Amino acid sequence: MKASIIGTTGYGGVELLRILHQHPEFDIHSIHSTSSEEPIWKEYPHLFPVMKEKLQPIDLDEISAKADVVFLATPSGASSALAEKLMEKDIKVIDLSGDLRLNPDSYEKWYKKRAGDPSIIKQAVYGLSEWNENEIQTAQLIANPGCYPTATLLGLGPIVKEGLVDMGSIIVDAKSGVSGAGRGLARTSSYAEANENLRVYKMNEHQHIPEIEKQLQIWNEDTRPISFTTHLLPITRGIMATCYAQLQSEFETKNILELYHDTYSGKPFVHILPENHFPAVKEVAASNYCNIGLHADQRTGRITIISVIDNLVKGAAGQAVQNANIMFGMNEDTGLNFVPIYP
Ligand SMILES: NC(=O)C1=CN([C@@H]2O[C@H](COP(=O)(O)OP(=O)(O)OC[C@H]3O[C@@H](n4cnc5c(N)ncnc54)[C@H](OP(=O)(O)O)[C@@H]3O)[C@@H](O)[C@H]2O)C=CC1
Ligand SMILES: CC(=O)N[C@@H](CCC(=O)OP(=O)(O)O)C(=O)O
Repeated sequence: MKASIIGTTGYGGVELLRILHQHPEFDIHSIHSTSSEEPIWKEYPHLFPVMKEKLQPIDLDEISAKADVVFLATPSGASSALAEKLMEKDIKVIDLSGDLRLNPDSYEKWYKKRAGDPSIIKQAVYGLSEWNENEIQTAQLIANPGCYPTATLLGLGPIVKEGLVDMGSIIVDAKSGVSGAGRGLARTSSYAEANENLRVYKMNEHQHIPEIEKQLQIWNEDTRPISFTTHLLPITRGIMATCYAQLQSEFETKNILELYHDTYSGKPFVHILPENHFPAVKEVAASNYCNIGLHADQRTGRITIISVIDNLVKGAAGQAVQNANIMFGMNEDTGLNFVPIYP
């Protein structure tokens, strides 16, 4: 199967290269850039031993004539127009950006950008692999979930769907490493400002809030607005979403753990940790894992759920390849069965 990547020089793009390079079924057919026609290793010297291919301009006719699937690792605002043209060509497309995840009004409100063609947005299937497998199997266009929503929704899904918590009480305290902001230069993610620091950003206006609420609403019609606060961590990769909610009645941790085990049984990448064990971001680094630990506090009646992922893998390129596997009828873990790197 032939895969093309647009936005290859970004962090999502280079992670797609790493994963697809060792994938047994997908070949990297072509790699595309708006800014370079150099060999990719000049942008990323660690690829010199394995990749001599040159970056190519984005010619959608040529790409769609040869590729079976196109990954858009492009910024929000750029993806929807590319997806629209590729959909005319009857090709499978997986978009890593936020362009296709929300309805147009919500997108314009939260992203402060013009939305793409509503009919294309409507066709996009939300690629939360563990929850939407049936729709993904038959999809032509995938809106790959955001990094924070992936960690948060995998963590909250079982209790929200089962109606175990007061839907007006959900609070998510989320933290990301700096690679989540992409490769471009920004003062807040520069070494001197991010290192040995911890800061809140986009207070109550983060663009992933409506994406999370949209999926919670699908699971539970009593969904109310959530409190969601993002922090920039001085690490390269990793997201931790710490989710709090008020339980509707008295539940013991072990019963809720059983629910999580049942929900994610047969799902190779979601790991529910034993009672009194809580995940750390390094335990999923460079893997497609989402590790979850939780505790029901008998004193407050609240549950705390900790969910960690690697933002570039399960939060972006890894989940995108997992979705491609599902779309092409392969096992979802094909080419993704690598363990985390540690330390
Ligand atoms: N970083 C992360 O952890 C995650 C990122 N995402 C999303 O994935 C996408 C890629 O993110 P990331 O790789 O981090 O971002 P980067 O900024 O690192 O890379 C994006 C790449 O897109 C290309 N690009 C820029 N403008 C345009 C344009 N107008 N048309 C086509 N291509 C363009 C650039 O490559 P070139 O100059 O070669 O064209 C650039 O290198 C984004 O939408 C992001 O929001 C989603 C989940 C997690
Ligand atoms: C650390 C950091 O800055 N992370 C970015 C993640 C952005 C992203 O992934 O953008 P989409 O909206 O296209 O999903 C942020 O919080 O905005």
